[in-house]
Amino acid sequence: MPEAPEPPATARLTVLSGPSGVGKGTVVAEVRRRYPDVWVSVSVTTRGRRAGEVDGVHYHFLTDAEFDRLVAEDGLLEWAEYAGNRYGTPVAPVRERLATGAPALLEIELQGARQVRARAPEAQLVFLAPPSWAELENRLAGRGSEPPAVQQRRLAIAQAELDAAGEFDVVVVNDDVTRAADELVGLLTAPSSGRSVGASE
Ligand SMILES: Nc1nc2c(ncn2[C@@H]2O[C@H](COP(=O)(O)OP(=O)(O)O)[C@@H](O)[C@H]2O)c(=O)[nH]1
Ligand SMILES: Nc1ncnc2c1ncn2[C@@H]1O[C@H](COP(=O)(O)OP(=O)(O)O)[C@@H](O)[C@H]1O
Repeated sequence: MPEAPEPPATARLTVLSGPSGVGKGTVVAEVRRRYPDVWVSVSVTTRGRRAGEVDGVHYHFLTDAEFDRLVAEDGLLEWAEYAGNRYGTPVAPVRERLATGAPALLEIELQGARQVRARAPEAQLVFLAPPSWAELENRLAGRGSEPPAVQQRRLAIAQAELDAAGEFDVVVVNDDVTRAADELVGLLTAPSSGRSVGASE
């Protein structure tokens, strides 16, 4: 008699959040550089493209109408408005990735992390924290990608985000990029609780 097929291996969904300027993009880029097999979701956004950003690689850059359509189609695992722009995670690629038994990483802000927690309670929530508030201010200003008024807006949000660190499963301090990237990779591949994301939907 043929054996019953093995159920698909369930993989872990990990969310990385943290205040603007803490180094999320830098740490994720380091993870991808050293571990090309790590799969990172490409978000959709209505924000304008920064110099050096590539459509479809860093984000899928959408118009407001295109974003509205994705929301109406229930095409996003989560979405949020942040500093005047909308950002969201296309759900289909995440489901496809996890169905293969391989881990998936989302780099999203706090409201989105909370939505993932509500919709996929088995997801692992990781908070990337700065070594200090002064260092966060330095990094945001040092990046130079936003005018001072936008930096101030992001710092005000950052204060509230730091207050929410206790909601996360793990806090990783981004003191050193290589060390933080190693810690994140270890978390991605740690055994999951065994339930599949969005299985009930
Ligand atoms: N909820 C949600 N947040 C996202 C998504 N993609 C990016 N973000 C977050 O949106 C915020 C602003 O991103 P961005 O404008 O690229 O600025 P930066 O991360 O500070 O360089 C950051 O906290 C990102 O983590 C997404 O798909 N959903
Ligand atoms: N561990 C670190 N030590 C020093 N500077 C860092 C570190 N991680 C990131 N940075 C710098 O901080 C700035 C913000 O990093 P970025 O990855 O853009 O943050 P985020 O994606 O969280 O907004 C960048 O100029 C980056 O080079």
